[in-house]
Amino acid sequence: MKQTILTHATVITVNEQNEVIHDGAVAFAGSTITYVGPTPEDVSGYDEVIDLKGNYVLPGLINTHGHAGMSLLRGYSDDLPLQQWLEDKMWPLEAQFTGDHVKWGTYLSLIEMIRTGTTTFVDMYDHMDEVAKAVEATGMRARLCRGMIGLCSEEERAAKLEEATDFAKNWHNQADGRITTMLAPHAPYTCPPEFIMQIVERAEELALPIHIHMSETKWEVGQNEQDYGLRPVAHLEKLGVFRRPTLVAHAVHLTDEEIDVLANYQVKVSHNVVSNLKLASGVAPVPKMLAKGISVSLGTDSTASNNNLNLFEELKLAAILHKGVSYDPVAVPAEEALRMATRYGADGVFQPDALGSIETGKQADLIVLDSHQAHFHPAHNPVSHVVYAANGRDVTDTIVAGRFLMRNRELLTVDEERVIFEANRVFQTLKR
Ligand SMILES: CSC[C@H]1O[C@@H](n2cnc3c(O)ncnc32)[C@H](O)[C@@H]1O
Ligand SMILES: [Zn+2]
Repeated sequence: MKQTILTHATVITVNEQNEVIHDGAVAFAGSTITYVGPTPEDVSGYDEVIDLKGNYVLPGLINTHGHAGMSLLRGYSDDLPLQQWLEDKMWPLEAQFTGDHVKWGTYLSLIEMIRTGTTTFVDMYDHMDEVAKAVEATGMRARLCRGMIGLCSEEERAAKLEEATDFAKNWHNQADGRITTMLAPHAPYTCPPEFIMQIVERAEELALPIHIHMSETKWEVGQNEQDYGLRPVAHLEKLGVFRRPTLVAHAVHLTDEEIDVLANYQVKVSHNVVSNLKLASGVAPVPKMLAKGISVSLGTDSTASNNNLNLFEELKLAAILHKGVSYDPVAVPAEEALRMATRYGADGVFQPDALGSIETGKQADLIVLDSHQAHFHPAHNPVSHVVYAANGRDVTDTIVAGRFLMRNRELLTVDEERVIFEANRVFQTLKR
C-alpha cells in the first residue's frame, strides 16, 4: 500500500482541541490517515514525500445539501421566490431532463467542488445512477438519494419509491465505500403524509437515514398549518421521520420549541445560507440551534439558486451573517464556522468517525491552500484567514481517500474542456 507524507505544512486539524500544527505533517497509507504531528526528521520510510512549504492543510469540506445536476440551470432563472422559481422555472425544465442532462450538469458541479475544496457532498436528485457513476469516476465522496416529489398519482409515487429503493440498495457503500445513500422525500409540501410514512418505513427496512427539505419558507409553514393543522416540524415528528437519523435542509422558520424537538431527536441541519438569501427565504436561527447542540453543517443547494458551489463563500457568510442580524460578534465564531464546514458536515452525512477532521484512523480527505498569497499575511492566525480571507481559489490540491483529484490546481480525474462542451450541448436540447 502506497505511503504518502505531506511535510512542512500548517495543519489545521479541526480536531476536538482545534489544534493547528506549525511545521506539521500528515501521512496516509492508502485511504487512511496514519500520522498527524510535527514533520519527522526521517521520512525515508515513505514512498512519496510532498514538501508543502508552509501551505495550509485542512480536512476536505463537506457540502451537506445540493442538487448537482441542476448546474445545467445555473443562471437560467434568478430573482424569484422559491415557489415561483420551482413551479414556473425549474420543474418545467427538469421535466425534460434525461440521464444525459443530469450527467453533464453533475460533472460541472464536480469540477467546481473539487476546485474549491469540497471532498464530500450530499445530493438529492433524479437520474441518480448518472450522479453515482460520475462520483465513482471522479473519485469524489458523496451521500446520494433519489429525491421523491409526491405530487402525482399513487402508482407514480410507488414507482418512485421503488426506484429510490433500488438506487439506495445498489449504490450503498459502493466506489470503495465513497458512496453511501439515503431516502429523500422532497418536502412536506410536495409529499402527502401517507407517502412520507411509506418512505420512513422503507428507510427503517434499509437501515438508511432520511434527507428532506424542511421549513424553508414562511409560505411552507403556513401551507402546512392549513393542510395538516401542524407546522412542518410537528408534522414530520408525527409521521415518524425523526425516529430515523435525519438530515434536514434549510430549517429557516423555526420556533424555540421546534429547535428543542430537533435537538432531542439529534436531527442534523444543513444551513444553506446563500440559497436562502437569494430566494429571499429568510435567515435560519443558526446560533440558537448550535447553542442547543444541533449539528448545523453547510450546504450550497444548487447552482440554480446559489449560483456557485464554493463552500468557502458559505463558510464566511455563515460566520458573518449571524453576527450582523443578532448584533453579536460571537454569534458564530470562526472556529465554530470551520467546524460547520467540516466536523458537523461529517455528522450531517452520518460518518463522524471517518470524516471531518485530520486525525489518525480517519479518511485521508484533505485539501491544501496556498498560504503564500498576500491575503493570507501576516500569517499569525490561520483559522481566521481560512474563514474570513480565503476565497476557494486558494485551493491547490484536493485529496479524497488518499487519492489526488487535483494536484497543483490541475484536475486529474475529469476532462474539464469536454464537460463544458457537453454541458452546453445538452442544455441546447431543452425547450425554454
Ligand atoms: C426531486 S429532486 C430535488 C428537487 O428539489 C428542487 N429544489 C432545488 N432547490 C430547492 C429548494 O431550495 N427547495 C426545494 N426544492 C428545491 C429541484 O428543483 C428538484 O426538483
Ligand atoms: Zn434543495
